[in-house]
Amino acid sequence: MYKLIKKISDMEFGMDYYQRERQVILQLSEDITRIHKKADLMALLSLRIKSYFYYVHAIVTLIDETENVYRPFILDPTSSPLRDHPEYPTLIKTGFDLDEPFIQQVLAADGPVSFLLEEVISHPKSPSFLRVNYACGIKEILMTPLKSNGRTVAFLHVYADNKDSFTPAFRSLIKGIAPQISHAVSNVIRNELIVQKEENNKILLDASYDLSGVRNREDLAMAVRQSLKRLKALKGYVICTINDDRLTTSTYIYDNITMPENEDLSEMLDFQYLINDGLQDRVLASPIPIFINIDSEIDRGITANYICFWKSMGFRKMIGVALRNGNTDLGILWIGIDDINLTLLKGICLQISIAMANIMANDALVKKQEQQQLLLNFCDDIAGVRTKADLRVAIFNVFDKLLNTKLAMLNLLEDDGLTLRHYMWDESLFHHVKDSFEERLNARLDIHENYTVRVLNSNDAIILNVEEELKRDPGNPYAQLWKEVGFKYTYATALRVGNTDIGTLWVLSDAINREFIKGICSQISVACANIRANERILAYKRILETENELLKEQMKTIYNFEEIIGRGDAMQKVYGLMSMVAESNSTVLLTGETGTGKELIARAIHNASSRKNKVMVKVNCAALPANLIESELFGHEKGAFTGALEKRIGKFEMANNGTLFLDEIGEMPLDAQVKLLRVLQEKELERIGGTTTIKVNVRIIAATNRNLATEVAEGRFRSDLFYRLNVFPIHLPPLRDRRSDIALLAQFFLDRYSKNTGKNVKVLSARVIKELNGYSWPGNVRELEHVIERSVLMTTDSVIRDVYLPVKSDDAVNETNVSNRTLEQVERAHIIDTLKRCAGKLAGPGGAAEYLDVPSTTLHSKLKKLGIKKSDYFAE
Ligand SMILES: Nc1ncnc2c1ncn2[C@@H]1O[C@H](COP(=O)(O)OP(=O)(O)OP(=O)(O)O)[C@@H](O)[C@H]1O
Repeated sequence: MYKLIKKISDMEFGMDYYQRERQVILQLSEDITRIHKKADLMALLSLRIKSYFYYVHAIVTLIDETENVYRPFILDPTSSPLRDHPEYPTLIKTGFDLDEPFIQQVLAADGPVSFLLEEVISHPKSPSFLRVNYACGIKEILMTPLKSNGRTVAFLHVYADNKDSFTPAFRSLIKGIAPQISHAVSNVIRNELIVQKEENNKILLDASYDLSGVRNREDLAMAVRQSLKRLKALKGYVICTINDDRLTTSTYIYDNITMPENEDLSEMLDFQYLINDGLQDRVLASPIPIFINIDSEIDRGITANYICFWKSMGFRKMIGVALRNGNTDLGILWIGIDDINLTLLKGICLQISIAMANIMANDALVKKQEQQQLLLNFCDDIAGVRTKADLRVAIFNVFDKLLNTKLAMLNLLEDDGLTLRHYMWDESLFHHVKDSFEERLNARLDIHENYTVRVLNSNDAIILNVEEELKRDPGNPYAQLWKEVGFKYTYATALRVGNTDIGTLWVLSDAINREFIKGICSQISVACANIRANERILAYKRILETENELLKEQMKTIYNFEEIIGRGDAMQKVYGLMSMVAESNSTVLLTGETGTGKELIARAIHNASSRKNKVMVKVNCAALPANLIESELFGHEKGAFTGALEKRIGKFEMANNGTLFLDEIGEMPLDAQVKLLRVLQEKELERIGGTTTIKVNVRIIAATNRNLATEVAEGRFRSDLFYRLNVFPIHLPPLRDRRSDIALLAQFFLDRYSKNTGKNVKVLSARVIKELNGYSWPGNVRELEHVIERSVLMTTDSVIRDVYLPVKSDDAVNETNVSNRTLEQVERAHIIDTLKRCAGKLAGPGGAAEYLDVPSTTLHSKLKKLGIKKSDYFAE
């Protein structure tokens, strides 16, 4: 073909001319049919045909029937005089109207048709490229319709810079090769489509490869970014997911490479957006991606902060695509991008949806497993629950592990079946709304309260949307409180064991997991029922104990009166004082060494008083731990302190209208002394944890073996209390100061114990009486009583001939011997001696430990260490 360099226009007409023309057309046609690429077609127009005829440039435009326009398809930028024209970039992208007269003339022509530009550019509807060509020096245009199957599909434009450039020979050539050019255009288009398809397939394949391997959100974020980048320069993307409430969305992943961490972004990540915001709902409802102009949306009134965030990121246009897995909406992909291949985007979104659904399913599975484990642990915890405190620990433990879910209230149905008591709650929820919460706490809660009715009437739990509840009933104090606390939902359920309602449970949450909480609630129900049963048993036990104590007190009162032995002056003096004070209500202070009969005298005074038909209640102030003394004296309300499971009546109340015997008053801790003094002064008390004052009419008899005046002087006893107790002091003489009573008392105890043991022991020998009189009796009457008791037990005769007295005081360790003994021997002898003097009493008041000034446990271990046996101190 290149052999035919000679221009056809130069050829002469004649047989030879037509033959040559046919040859040229045939050759060109043959070559054109092999064209598949744009570049080859371009070369044909800009080089090949030009080698036969002169023209400036030639292009092909393609008809787009859907838009009824034709657009540039093959250009000739090397020879085009338009390439530097400012309108050139726009022209090559423009679609020119097919309905205007210029192109209509072309369409109507059967072959090439030429126009002088100066004649057509003036027409207002003429396409703009004519005017621009003219401006660039083009004078004439030859337009040839390119047809396929009888329909014009494209146009060949040939431009010349002289009038009458298009000779009949050129026109004839163009007309001859027009079908082949048309064919080549089709081939190019088909080829381009194939190439494009291959590229698209590669993009989809790559995306599929990237996305199919992801196992978690982080990987998904990277893979999505990678896949979207293959489509076009990507500015950023966000995928939001639809929350369990199906009403809101939250950010799931985002392009953390192009979108920098800042406050706006953090806010967007934390926020939950209503789906029905006029934008998200539009995207989710659309089967195809939706293009969004951010400014227009803002003008339209879409104010969600995510759109403002994108704007701040510099995005002007966005594309929103619904991500779906089957029929389930998963979320929305937002891409900051101007233009995109929608088919490809849809393909990639499909892959993203599958990957996202897999990750979400996996996350849900892991979460479910975690929750099952949590539930199992909770079951274990609950199984060990015995008290309210245990239950509280178990419940708080499990709620701590549930994000955004808190125990608002656990109410238990009272025995009346009509009211509920607030049993347990999470105080931390109500710190900032203390007043409203306390108001609710103090309000009587009965089963007819609106929400309680709903809960108790429902077989299943109910979930309340706090906002909606407030809208429905703005004045409802519970809805107001929930709102103030700041959670979105309230989950409420009845606690039941079998078919019996035992209470209600209220949980506040932002994301309720119904199944999980249901599991927890059934466990709580059983635990509450067990604890209540336990508490009831404890309460009954307590009542029985109290009744038992009262009965014991009464028994003591009945059996002990008038059993006082003693005829000597010292005791006569005591009797005189007793008869003076007995009938009054005056406080009596009994002093005297241990075992001198203080309690005996106290009972005698009580029995001789007008209160004798009421009880005398005894409190041993030395035997009570300091922290319990108050509750023992004044009682407590239920729940006043840890362990106060039930209300308890104090000894003061118990002794109302009777007598309270405060034994060992000298041992009372100072802070309890203050409280005792207040009650003595005001004659009224408050139970611990109580709010009401209780009037009491109690006569006080106090006793001590200490010298209270010295105790006051040394700061161990309050002087004001001392003066209040020391109204009528009676001092009981030690036995060594009333030796005349020893024989009497000994006989009295002999009679008592021989009767008790069923022995017929009647008399004490003269030697025994002498021995008893000669002993110093550091343990006083109690010591004498024990000596006789022991002697009765050990005697086989009717006469007691031997008494087992401790070593006499004047038998003290021989000084000369001491110096010859080891330290251990001295210690052993001293302990034995002391034990003898205390009649073998080890611990407690008057016991050897007290005299030796060591704790009784220490004394025990010393006995063991030194090998001291009972026979060592009882034998002599
Ligand atoms: N005068 C008495 N007549 C008969 N029994 C007496 C007499 N004095 C004391 N007792 C008896 O001695 C024992 C000790 O008496 P009581 O408990 O009253 O003494 P106390 O001074 O209260 O002792 P403590 O200071 O150790 O509490 C009791 O069994 C009591 O019955």
